[in-house]
Amino acid sequence: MTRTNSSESSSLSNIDVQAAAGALLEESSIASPDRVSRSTPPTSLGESASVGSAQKSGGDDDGISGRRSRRVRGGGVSTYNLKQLSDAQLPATTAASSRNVSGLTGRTLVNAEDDEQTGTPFGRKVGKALDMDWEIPAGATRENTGWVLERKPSVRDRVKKAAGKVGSVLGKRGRDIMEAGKRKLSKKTKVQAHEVEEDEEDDEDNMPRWKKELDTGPRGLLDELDLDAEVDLPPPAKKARLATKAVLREMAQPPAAPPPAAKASAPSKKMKRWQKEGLYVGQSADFDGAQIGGRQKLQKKRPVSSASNEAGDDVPSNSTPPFMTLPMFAYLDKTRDFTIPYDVFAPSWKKGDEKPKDWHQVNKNRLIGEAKDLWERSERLPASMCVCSPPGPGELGCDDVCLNRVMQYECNDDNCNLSSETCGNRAFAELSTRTKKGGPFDVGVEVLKTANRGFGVRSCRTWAAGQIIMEYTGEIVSEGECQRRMREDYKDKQCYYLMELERGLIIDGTKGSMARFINHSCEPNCEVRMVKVNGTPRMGVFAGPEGITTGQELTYDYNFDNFGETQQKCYCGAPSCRGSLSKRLNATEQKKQLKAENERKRKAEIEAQRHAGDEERKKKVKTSRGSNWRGWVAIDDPETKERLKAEKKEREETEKGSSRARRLAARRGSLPGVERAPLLRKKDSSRRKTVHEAVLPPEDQEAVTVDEQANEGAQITISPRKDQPHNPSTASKFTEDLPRSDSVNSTSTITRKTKITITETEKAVHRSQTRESETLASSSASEAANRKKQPIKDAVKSVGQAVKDSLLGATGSGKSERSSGGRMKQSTLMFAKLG
Ligand SMILES: C[S@@+](CC[C@H](N)C(=O)[O-])C[C@H]1O[C@@H](n2cnc3c(N)ncnc32)[C@H](O)[C@@H]1O
Repeated sequence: MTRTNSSESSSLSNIDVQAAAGALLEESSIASPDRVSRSTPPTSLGESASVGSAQKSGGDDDGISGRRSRRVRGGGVSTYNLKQLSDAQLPATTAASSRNVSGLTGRTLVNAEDDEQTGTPFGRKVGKALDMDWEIPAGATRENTGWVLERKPSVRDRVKKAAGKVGSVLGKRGRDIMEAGKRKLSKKTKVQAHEVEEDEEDDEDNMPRWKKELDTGPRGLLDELDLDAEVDLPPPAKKARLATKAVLREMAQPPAAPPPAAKASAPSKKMKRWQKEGLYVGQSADFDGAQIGGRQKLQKKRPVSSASNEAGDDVPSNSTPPFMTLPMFAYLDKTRDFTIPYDVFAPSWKKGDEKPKDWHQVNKNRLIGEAKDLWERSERLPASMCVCSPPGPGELGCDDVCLNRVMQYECNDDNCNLSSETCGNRAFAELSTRTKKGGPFDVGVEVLKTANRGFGVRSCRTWAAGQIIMEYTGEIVSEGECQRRMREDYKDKQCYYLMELERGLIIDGTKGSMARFINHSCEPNCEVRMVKVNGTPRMGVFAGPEGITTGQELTYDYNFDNFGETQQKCYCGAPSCRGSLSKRLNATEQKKQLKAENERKRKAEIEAQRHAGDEERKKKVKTSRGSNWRGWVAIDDPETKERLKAEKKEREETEKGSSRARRLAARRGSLPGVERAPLLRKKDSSRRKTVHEAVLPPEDQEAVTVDEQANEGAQITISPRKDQPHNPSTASKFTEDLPRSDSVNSTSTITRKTKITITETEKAVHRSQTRESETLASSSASEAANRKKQPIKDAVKSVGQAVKDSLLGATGSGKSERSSGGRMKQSTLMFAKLG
C-alpha cells in the first residue's frame, strides 16, 4: 500500500489514498527497481525525476496488475487539493521538484478494502501484516525473502534514520531543529495510534504548505514530530531553500481563514464546559440573575422556575435580564475560590469627589414640637392581624393578599403566624438586620453628584424587585410648622426635602437619611411607601418591579404636591418626562388641587396661630403658679389646718397696711372703725372669684342655685325658695381678688357654720382651663369662643355642688358631724398647693 501523488495535479498537495495494495501484489512491480527506488528518498532536486519515474512505473504497475487503482482509473477516492483550495498552485514542474524536497515516501497507509478485493492469500497476508504494524521490507520479493516479515522499526529508529537523511538536506540549522524535535519526541509517551491518524487527517487540511512538503515521506520523522508545537521549522538548508523558495513565499502569506466546517472538525484540547458554552451553562432560559436578593442563596433559588423575589413577587419568565445577570453554572455549587467576571459591589465615589455640605445625617425619625402632640393625640388604628397560611417550599408567605400588608402594617411575631424566614412582609425588620451589619454592601448605595440635578443616589449592588433599600427619615413636623419652615427657613433654598408621612405629619429630611438625596424621575425605578411598624408610620424606599442593578441611579416619582410657589422643571431625561416635578393633572384636577391647596394653607395658618396662642397661655399659667406647681390636693386633717390658719394670720399681719387686709379686717369686724367693704365687682383681667355669703333658713337649704356672671369671675347666688320671702338682709355677696399664689387658705364662711374653701373654685377653674387649652388646640376659633364660657360654668357648677354637699353634710349626711347640742360641727374642705 502506498500513498502516491497524482501526476495530473500538484505533487505537493495532492494526496491520494488509493488502493495500492494491488500494485504490491504484482510480483513484477515489487521486483521492479523503480519500486525499490521509491522507497529511497531522493536527496537532491535532481532526484525528483526518480519520483516521477516511480509514479510512472506505479501507473504501469497498475496496468500490469489489471487492477488499476481508483485514482488511476479516474474514479479515485477523495482528493484534497489544498493548494487549489488555497489558490496557491504552483506550476507542475516546480511542484514536482519541490514535492521531493523531503524525499520521503511512505507505505504506511493501508487500504484494507483493496486488500480484501485482491482475494489472494498474499494480499491478506500483507493486509494482516500491515494491520499489525508489520511491513514488507523494501526490495523484498517472494523469491529472495520467502515473505519473511520484519518488525517495523521503532519510532526512535525511524527518527534517527530520517533525521540523518533530512539533516543532510537541511544543513546545520535544520539539524539543530531536528535535534530539538528528537528530544521532544523522546518525551512523548503513550500516543494512541488512531488519535494520531485522526489528527493527521484533520491537520493536513490546515497544514502550511511547507510542512506538507516535508510530510510526504513514509510515516516516520515528520509524522512523529509535533509540527504544530513551538518548534517551527525554518527553511532548512541552502539547497532546500532554493528549491522551496516559492513555498516559503507562500508561507509568508497569512494563512487563509479556514472554512467553518474545517474549524468545527479541528481537534480541540480538553476544555471546561463553560469555556465552550459560556458562563450561563446549565441555567434555565428564564433565569434572571437580578432577581436574586442580597442575602438569598443562589442555589436555593435555582429550583424555582420563575424566579420569585424576597417579597414574593413573581417575575414574568420572559422578562429581559437586566445588565449583567449572575452567572450560573455547576462550579458555584462547590466551596472553592473562584473569580466572578464582574464586580457585584461597585462603589464609584472616589477621593476628591464632591460631598454634600449641609447635611446632618439622622437615621431615626424625630417628632418635633406640635407634631409630638398631634401624634400622641392621633387616633390609633386597631392593631392588625393577618391570617396567612405557611407558604410552599422555596416561597414567601404574606404576599399581596396579606391583611397586614393591605393595611400597610408590617408583620411581626405578634400579628403574624409565620416565621420571619417565611413571612414576606417584614421589610423594615430585614432593613434593620442588614444595616446593623453596617458594611458598605449592606448599605449598597452612595451619594454622587449628578450633572444637572444636584446630588443623587446611586446603587452599588443589585436589588430584587420590591426589596427595601433604605428608610426616609428626618424630623417629623406638623403642617403648620412645615409652612413656617418653607416661608422662613427654606425661602432661599433650591431643594426641598419635605415628604408627607400621614395625617398632617410631614418628614423634613433636611436633617435626615441618605434617602433625601434621591431625585425624581418620571420613569422611576423605586417606590416610596409608608408602612406602620409596631403602630409607628415609617417611610421606606423600595426597589420597583424591575429590580435595580449595579450602577443605576435611584429615582422615584415625587408626584409633587407643589409645596413651593412655582413648579420645578424636571431634568430626569426619561422619554415620557412630563416636564415638571409635580403631578400630571387634567384641568379639573388642577382646579380641585388649587382649591384644596388654598384650604390647606388657610387651615395651617389657623393652626399655627392657635398653637402660638396656646403656647402663650401655657407660659402664663406656668409663671403664675410658680415653676414647681404640681396640682391640687384636698387637706382634711386638723393639724395642717391649724398650721395653715396660723400662717394666714401671720400673713395678714404683714399685709395690714394693704387695702385688701383692711377690707378683710372690716369684713370680719376685727378692725374697729373700719367700714364694711362694699361689694366689689372688678372687671380687670386678674384672676379672682366671687363667693357668696348667705344666711338662709334651714328650710331653704335645697334652694341653692348657681348663677353665672361675667367671664372674669363667678358669682354664686344662694337665693331663698320661691315660696319663701327673700330677705335681702340675710344674703350678701362680694367679689374678692385672689392673690396669685395664696389661694391655699382663704376661706369664707356661710351661715350654719359651713365652710367652703374658695380654693375649690380655683381648682375647678384650673381644671376647666386645662381642658380648655386641650380643646382649643383641636377646634376652630369660633368654637373656641363659645367654649370659653364653659369652664366658668363648670367652675360655678362645682362650687355649687360643694355648697350643696356642705349643706347636706350639715344636716347629717356627708362629712360633717353632729354635735351633742344639736349644733353642726364645721366641715372644712381645703385644697392646698403641692410641693
Ligand atoms: C429631595 S431633593 C433631591 C436631592 C437634591 N438633588 C440635592 O442635591 O440635594 C429634591 C430636589 O432635587 C432637585 N431635583 C430632583 N429631581 C429632579 C429632577 N428630575 N429634575 C430637576 N431637579 C430635580 C429639585 O431641586 C428638588 O427640589
